[in-house]
Amino acid sequence: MDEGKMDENEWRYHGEGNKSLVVAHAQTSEEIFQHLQNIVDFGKNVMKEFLGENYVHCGEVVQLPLDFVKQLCLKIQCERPESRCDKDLDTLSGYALCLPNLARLQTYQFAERRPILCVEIKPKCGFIPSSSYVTHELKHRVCRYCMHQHLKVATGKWKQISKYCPLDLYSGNKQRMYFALKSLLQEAQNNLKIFKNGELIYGCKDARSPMADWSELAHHLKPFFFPSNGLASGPHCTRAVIRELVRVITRVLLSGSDKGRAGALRSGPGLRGPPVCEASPFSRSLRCQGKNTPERSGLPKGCLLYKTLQVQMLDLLDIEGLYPLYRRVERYLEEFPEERKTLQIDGPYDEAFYQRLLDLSTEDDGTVAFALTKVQQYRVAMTAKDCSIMIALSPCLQDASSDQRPVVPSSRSRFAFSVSVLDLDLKPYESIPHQYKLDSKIVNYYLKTVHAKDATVMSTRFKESEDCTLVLHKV
Ligand SMILES: O=P(O)(O)O[C@@H]1[C@@H](OP(=O)(O)O)[C@H](OP(=O)(O)O)[C@H](O)[C@H](OP(=O)(O)O)[C@H]1OP(=O)(O)O
Ligand SMILES: Nc1ncnc2c1ncn2[C@@H]1O[C@H](COP(=O)(O)OP(=O)(O)OP(=O)(O)O)[C@@H](O)[C@H]1O
Repeated sequence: MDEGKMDENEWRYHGEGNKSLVVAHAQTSEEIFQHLQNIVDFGKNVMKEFLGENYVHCGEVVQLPLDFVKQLCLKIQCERPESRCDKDLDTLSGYALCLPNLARLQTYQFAERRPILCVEIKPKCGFIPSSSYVTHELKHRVCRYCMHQHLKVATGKWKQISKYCPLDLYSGNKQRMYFALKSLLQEAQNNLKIFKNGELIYGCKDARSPMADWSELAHHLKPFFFPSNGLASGPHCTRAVIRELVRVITRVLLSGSDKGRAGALRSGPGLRGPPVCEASPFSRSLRCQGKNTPERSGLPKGCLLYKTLQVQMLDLLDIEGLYPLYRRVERYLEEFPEERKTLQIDGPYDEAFYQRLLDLSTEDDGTVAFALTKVQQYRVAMTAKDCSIMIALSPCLQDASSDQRPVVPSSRSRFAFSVSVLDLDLKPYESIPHQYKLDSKIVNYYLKTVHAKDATVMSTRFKESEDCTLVLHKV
């Protein structure tokens, strides 16, 4: 074992079974500080560049008294969801990341006295890979989210399949976006949360305690959307309030002129996958009605969804094309472990790191440099596929027209709003083998269950139509 880890003060009790006593090595304070500083630098030097100044809040590393951290951990322990309690909080280093509260308006510096609504969406991956390294043709037709749903339900992560498909949300087509948002409201999973004045009023705190009562949600939202009229309660009112919410969120998601350099990532038409996912109930119903597939992405270029999608598309080769390149880097590091630092695997995430991400070439010249660039791009893309968007809305006074804050109208009120991204820490290099295995597990499960079933239905239908044609010929 590493000599540097032979200090008993850096080890602590972890747990025990019948035969084993488990102790764990704590990272040194210095390592934790560096890890947190890397998160801040990655936000500043990479994500702010790609997504734009106003959407990204990097925060700062702060040092806290250990007593305060310990007391805080004790205080909040009972509120933590059971499923997350296997993770210990770091009470040893004294370092923490201090971020603004993104459930509040980020455009207004003064303490907000007005009520605030915040909608958090984790949109996930919004495109279908077109990479020629993909081995299952199905991956060119059905998106990862929709396939993954089946595995998640089978393993008990969620109770039922969601109708949400990220491609609908990222389509820029209002009808598809409404459908996506309504589907999130029906089955929020970990993709949607709604907070009122910082308190969770809708969405899952824990997989085991989903909250999904639309009439209760409408009760919370009514004063925001119908402030002065006595709209009757009941299903009609609930529908009206939900409709307003969905419209406002769609408008906010399509808004924005914030500059960012995601344009530098625009991929050629050949690299784009199909605009719809075959598993989305929206596109299925269009197909049943014999309608054409909807238009390709109409997202305005300034909006956060567009920029996030561009960053996600840094995953040019798909995990199937990327994994052999990861292995190439691994082999190199096995031979020259000291090079890990030069290759900037664990940072620093500086301007030079950012610049290398802009090289979108897919011509493999067999070098470690090429493999490394693709690996780093993949990590950044994965981060963008797992981040969340926070939309904070606060009702405007009817006469508050003079200030410059962005405002979104609903039919009976107006809201000042801000949009931010969270969870922007770069995915670790070490997670790539896991991604590779998970990808094949997701696809194989889908092929084995859903796709096989669909194929049976299709072939039955095909036989029926053949029989039908034969009968017609006879006549
Ligand atoms: O792999 P996925 O798509 O399931 O994403 C994981 C998320 O699951 P989801 O599909 O959103 O329910 C997963 O979400 P939960 O913690 O399950 O809510 C994490 O965000 C995970 O990231 P990390 O490993 O904690 O950094 C995510 O892992 P990464 O793949 O982003 O590393
Ligand atoms: N700056 C913030 N302001 C307000 N809420 C926040 C902020 N940061 C995080 N949260 C809340 O805490 C939740 C968890 O945060 P975050 O997603 O960053 O954690 P994580 O461990 O990286 O999660 P994941 O499992 O998705 O990787 C978010 O979904 C959000 O509701």
